[in-house]
Amino acid sequence: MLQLERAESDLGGFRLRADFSIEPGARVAVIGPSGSGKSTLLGMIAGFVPLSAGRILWRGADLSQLAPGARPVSILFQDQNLFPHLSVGQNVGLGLRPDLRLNAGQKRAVTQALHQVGLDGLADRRPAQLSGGQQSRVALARVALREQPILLLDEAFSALGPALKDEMLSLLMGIADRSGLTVLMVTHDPQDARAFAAQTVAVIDGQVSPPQATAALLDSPPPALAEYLGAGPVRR
Ligand SMILES: Nc1ncnc2c1ncn2[C@@H]1O[C@H](COP(=O)(O)OP(=O)(O)OP(=O)(O)O)[C@@H](O)[C@H]1O
Repeated sequence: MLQLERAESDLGGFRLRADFSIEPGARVAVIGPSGSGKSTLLGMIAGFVPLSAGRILWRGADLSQLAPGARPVSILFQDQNLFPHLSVGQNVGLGLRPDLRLNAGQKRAVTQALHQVGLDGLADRRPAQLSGGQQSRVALARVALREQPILLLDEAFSALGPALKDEMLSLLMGIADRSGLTVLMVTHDPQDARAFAAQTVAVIDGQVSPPQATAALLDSPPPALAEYLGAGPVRR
């Protein structure tokens, strides 16, 4: 279970409050207006945003004081976090060892992860020599390799066209299901939430509501969320 116990962050003028739990293996969408605190919520869980109060627990262990690298978390951002000067294989290998001193078994694991996302034979290319969709697959391969139980997605594929985005999300959710990952996915597109997350948390003005059934929440949203959703999905 991932538990946020009265967790708060204070970012000089902006305060985020979250008090909810998520079952292991659940997929939860995070929706809400721009600036409401969705990325801050993921940052709290990943450890980039310090807590000013409360605790975050995973399977009963308190993560709150752990550095980001010591948390059982992988995070994917929109820019895919690829390093342009490293090869595709090295970019994936970073998921295992930041110093890239991989042993033979780890090198095999990189090859296997690239195979899993359909990038066989491209390990020696640079990211710039790949299409946008292929670059996304490199980031997915790194997540698959890390095998951390919590996966956070911050509009990870929103720069891709709708069809490619759906393909990437399907591939990612397949990986997440096979590994039993607990997924939190920030999205501005309610269709992503409906398609990929049984539950959704709404973030409004720094207040995170507990997870609710996605269809029920989106079919009859509270007024502040209805106002945001009324504009339709924002593609950026
Ligand atoms: N390091 C920081 N210091 C001070 N304020 C910050 C910092 N980071 C974010 N904020 C503020 O916190 C609020 C929430 O930002 P956050 O990025 O979490 O929103 P969001 O819901 O993810 O927005 P978007 O949908 O536009 O990405 C915003 O008002 C933002 O300006």
